[in-house]
Amino acid sequence: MTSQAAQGRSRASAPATGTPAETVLRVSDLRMNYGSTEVLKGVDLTARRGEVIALLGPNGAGKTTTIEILEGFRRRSAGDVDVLGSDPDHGDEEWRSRLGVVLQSWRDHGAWRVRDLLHHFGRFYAPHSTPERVRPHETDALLDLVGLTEHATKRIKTLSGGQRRRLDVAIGVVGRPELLFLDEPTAGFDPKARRDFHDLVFRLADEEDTTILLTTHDLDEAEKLADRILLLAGGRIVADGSPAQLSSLIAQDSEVTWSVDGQRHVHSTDNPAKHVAELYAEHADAVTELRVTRPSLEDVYLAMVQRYESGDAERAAEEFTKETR
Ligand SMILES: Nc1ncnc2c1ncn2[C@@H]1O[C@H](COP(=O)(O)OP(=O)(O)OP(=O)(O)O)[C@@H](O)[C@H]1O
Repeated sequence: MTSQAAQGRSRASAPATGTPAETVLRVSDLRMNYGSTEVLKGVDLTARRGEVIALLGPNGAGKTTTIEILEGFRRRSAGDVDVLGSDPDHGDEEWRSRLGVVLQSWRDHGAWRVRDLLHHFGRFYAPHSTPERVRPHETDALLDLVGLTEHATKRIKTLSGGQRRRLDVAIGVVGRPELLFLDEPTAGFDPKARRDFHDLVFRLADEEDTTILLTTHDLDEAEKLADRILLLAGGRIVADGSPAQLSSLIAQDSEVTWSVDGQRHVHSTDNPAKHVAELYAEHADAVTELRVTRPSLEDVYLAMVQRYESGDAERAAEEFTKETR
């Protein structure tokens, strides 16, 4: 069977009725200072129910800070934040039960056994169970979902880094969250674990309508998983759009490579379809090894970060907003 992660993301983020999905996260002019250092200088973002959003940005851009503020783990310096209808600074236990959190590092509970810990955390959610959202996940089913069944009785301190990360993810989703925050969830994952994780994200978003905000430095992962990508640089969101919209941000040609009579050729063009048609008109079946390469998300990301670093982030953000309106 081919996994959904292998095929990439194809679902629509809006419900089939065409009605825009409910906004579950709204941030306006969010600011954060650590002492005299201004890390967030006016972040605006929204997320709708069932949407998967990837928050990208260079090291130190403020991604973890942003996520911790939204989770209610860190108090902001200024700005308006609404998460599932509440201000995270005043979120109560019922509100917290609707969130799932996977932090960047979680190194407690080493003496606990995997199944016991998951069961223990799951119990917190039981009083918040509803007919629509039965809480928590059944422990063994969840262990299976994250690929930890064979490690269920091991002590946590004996797990490998990737296995611990799988457990972190399981702990984050055990309460069937409506909104899930994942801070670099796949750091340390092998390719199989990464593929399984991508399938889990698709399942949560598509079948349970979970809204997911994740940070990652893996641009292929962001492109594959996210409905929308936000790029945080210089304390602001300098780009916000679908992977395809972001690609249109930088005017970069596609590259066509092909061979004729064993001779390899490369040509850069803004109209690869026309070039390919001309090639076939001229050489017909003699054209082999044809490939068209479009600018990748990595190219877009690096170009945007470079604009920011050259002091041009605000213009880049304004241009982007104009183009995607
Ligand atoms: N508790 C703190 N006290 C002081 N400065 C902090 C604190 N936490 C983070 N910072 C600083 O704030 C900035 C943003 O950090 P943050 O961890 O939010 O960035 P990030 O985008 O998540 O980075 P990375 O990609 O490296 O994980 C960094 O310069 C960091 O040194």
